Amino acid sequence: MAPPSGFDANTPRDRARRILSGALAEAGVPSADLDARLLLCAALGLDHAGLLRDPGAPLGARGAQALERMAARRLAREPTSRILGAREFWGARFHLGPAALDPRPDTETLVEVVLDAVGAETGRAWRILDLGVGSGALLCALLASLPNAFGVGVDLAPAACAIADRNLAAQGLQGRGKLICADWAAPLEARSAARFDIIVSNPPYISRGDIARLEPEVRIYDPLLALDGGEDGLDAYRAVIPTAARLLAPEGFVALEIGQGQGKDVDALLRDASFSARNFRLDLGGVERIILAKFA
Ligand SMILES: C[S@@+](CC[C@H](N)C(=O)[O-])C[C@H]1O[C@@H](n2cnc3c(N)ncnc32)[C@H](O)[C@@H]1O
Repeated sequence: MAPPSGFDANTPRDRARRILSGALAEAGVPSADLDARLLLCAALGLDHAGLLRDPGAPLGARGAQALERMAARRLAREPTSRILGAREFWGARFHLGPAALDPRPDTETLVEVVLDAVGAETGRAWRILDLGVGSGALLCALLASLPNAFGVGVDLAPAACAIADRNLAAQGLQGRGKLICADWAAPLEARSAARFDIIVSNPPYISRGDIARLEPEVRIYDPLLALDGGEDGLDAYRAVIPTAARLLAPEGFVALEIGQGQGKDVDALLRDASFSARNFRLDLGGVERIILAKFA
């Protein structure tokens, strides 16, 4: 798609924001106004306060060029987080790349559920396993919240592991996190001593037939490996749940993110794997999003 016309080096910042917001809204981009502001800030190297301070200042030649490039990408429905190369999750900044899912605010509910289950015991040396670590959002958020924990993150995509590694390092967590590039936990299962107190997973859970109907931001820019849950969306749960049952310490717990309407099926898979205690947590939109399971 062609970049929006109507701004150049002399265009005042506020007018450029309105032009861009209008063009994004017309192209069907959700949150057009917010995105226009974020892209303008990035193009000019300003924060929001800086933008507000001098709305009448001209973009300048470099600012106008940078904004034009970013606008063209957003009009092609590339998510703003990917254009900026980073996303905020659980109060920290995560580097993104094509191989890693853009972490979603709903997934923060999983962190909340785990911390509620941990209660006052935040200082314990928890052993954490994150199956399908992606950008490392969950693993980093849990390690940052549990200062004596040690975590292992697994992903089938080597490039996702590299991004998670970079995020662990950027957040000073590398000494407490290890990444394994593997098909779920196969290498850990080979080691009989490996046991975890907390196992988390936000696996791919979109039914294959629904992928073509997803918003372009997701369908085009999130990796297929992070989305595709097979014919009924449940393939990854069928692999992850028995693995988690084998690797969980007796008093431990599992927290899984689920897709809308998958609660009953995932609950049945957990029950079949001997998880006798199972509880749901709703997300910000009131949808059953997380299931916490224990052996008793
Ligand atoms: C929905 S993403 C979740 C990423 C991250 N945990 C988050 O919440 O943002 C699912 C992740 O599972 C990984 N994955 C898919 N199949 C896998 C497999 N067989 N073994 C290990 N990881 C897999 C994908 O590469 C992707 O990073």
